Amino acid sequence: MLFLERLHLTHYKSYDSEAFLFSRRINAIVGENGSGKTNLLDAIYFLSLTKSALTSQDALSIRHGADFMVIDGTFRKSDEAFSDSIPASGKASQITVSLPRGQRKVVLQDRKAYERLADHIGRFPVVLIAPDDTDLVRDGSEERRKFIDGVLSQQRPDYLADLLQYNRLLDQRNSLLKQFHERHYTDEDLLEAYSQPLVELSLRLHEQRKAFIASFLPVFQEHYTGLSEGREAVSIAYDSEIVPDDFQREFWLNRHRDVAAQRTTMGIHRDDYLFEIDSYPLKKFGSQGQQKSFVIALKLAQFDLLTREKGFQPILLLDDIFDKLDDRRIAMLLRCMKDGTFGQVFLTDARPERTQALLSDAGIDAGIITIGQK
Ligand SMILES: Nc1ncnc2c1ncn2[C@@H]1O[C@H](COP(=O)(O)OP(=O)(O)OP(=O)(O)O)[C@@H](O)[C@H]1O
Repeated sequence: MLFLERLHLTHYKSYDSEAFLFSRRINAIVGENGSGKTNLLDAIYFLSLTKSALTSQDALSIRHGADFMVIDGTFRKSDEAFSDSIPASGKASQITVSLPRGQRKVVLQDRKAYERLADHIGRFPVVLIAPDDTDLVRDGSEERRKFIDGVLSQQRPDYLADLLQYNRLLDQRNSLLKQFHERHYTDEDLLEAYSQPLVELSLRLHEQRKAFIASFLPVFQEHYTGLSEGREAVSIAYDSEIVPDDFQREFWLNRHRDVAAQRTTMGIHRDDYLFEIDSYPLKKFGSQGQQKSFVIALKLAQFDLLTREKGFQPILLLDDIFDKLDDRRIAMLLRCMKDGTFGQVFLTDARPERTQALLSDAGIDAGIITIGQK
């Protein structure tokens, strides 16, 4: 099992200096609107994935007027199954993320800095379910790529390493194309030297994405059916212009177009994942409720696959579920908390009485953390 035992926030978003001790099972974070409940979930997400779930700009997480922020927490991992009664044993790891304003963030494990932040990803996995967040469905392909890349990266360090290398090479090749365009001259040998590794990585990442969707799809569909009572058929199609046998040739033939466009116009950075409902695009034809169910099913499938891959459950962050979901879906999530399908859970709610009532009716003991009361 994996759980976050304690957390200390310094100058993190709305927090000045605050310490928390958590239950290894269910933690209910309650407090008024704007009191910092989501910020606390995001701090846990940050500690696990070295970035915020809400913004790609790290500096936005530093408290207004402060020069730095620190998130410091202790995860504990052991071979035991989840239980409230067993003593806390197993290996403790203290993770510290510090970010001075205007500088690079540093992540320490037991006070020793990681050489590469990527080495941290996947060691203390989390899954975040924010039912209102249907950007994944409504936004462009980048959001969907980010989601699938995030799932794969927590599962497989080799995938993340390839992806980071791909993004670096892509940036370098794009700068080169820009130079060629500006100078009206193309050094084909140099371009080839940048293109070859990019082609190889494209093919490798393409293969991994294809295999991943094949294994993810049935798990996702099962969750969607459970959430929707199975009235409609949903699917995810991996949409990539890469045809493995032809890709190397096509990529090379495409170089003149790349120089004209001043960027690489073919490759896995253009992939998309098509979300479909009864074979129609979910974005256009799915109701708000169907879109919400789709996103929750994606996250529950992510939770299942991570549990299988790691051999223990990721930490689950549930933002505002009682307010945003209907009774049936809430009951389903409470069942999973009660029967141990979920491990450690952090949930937020602005109404403490509702949280208490729902949890105690479901027979769930929870640690209640009240934010904004001194
Ligand atoms: N960098 C920052 N410095 C100071 N305050 C910040 C910073 N970033 C966000 N905040 C504050 O955090 C508060 C929002 O907190 P959060 O979203 O966690 O609230 P919440 O309790 O989840 O609210 P709700 O119930 O409405 O979802 C806002 O008041 C916002 O101004």
